[in-house]
Amino acid sequence: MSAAEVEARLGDLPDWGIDQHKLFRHFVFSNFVDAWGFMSQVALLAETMNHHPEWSNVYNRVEIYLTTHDADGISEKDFALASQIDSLL
Ligand SMILES: C[C@H](O)[C@H](O)[C@H]1CNC2=NC(N)=NC(=O)C2=N1
Repeated sequence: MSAAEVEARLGDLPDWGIDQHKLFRHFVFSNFVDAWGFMSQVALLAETMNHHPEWSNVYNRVEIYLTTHDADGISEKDFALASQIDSLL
């Protein structure tokens, strides 16, 4: 996906940006239980879509990076997963 395509698609996902050439969003929850509950839902989604996040969690914070190794960059799959993740909130 070209940089111009990525920019255009980002218009549909206002809470996501690009960091380290990956689709990135940072989430803050009330506590660890809420953060972990969210991550559990994302994990099931990722398995269903066979597309998996690079992510980290510190207490109530979750950082998610999406990229497609097979495409060596951001692909439609990353946007599809990001949009499904947004719909969990
Ligand atoms: C073999 C398997 O289909 C691949 O490794 C899939 C699985 N999940 C993946 N997830 C992500 N984010 N990028 C990939 O390229 C990818 N590839």
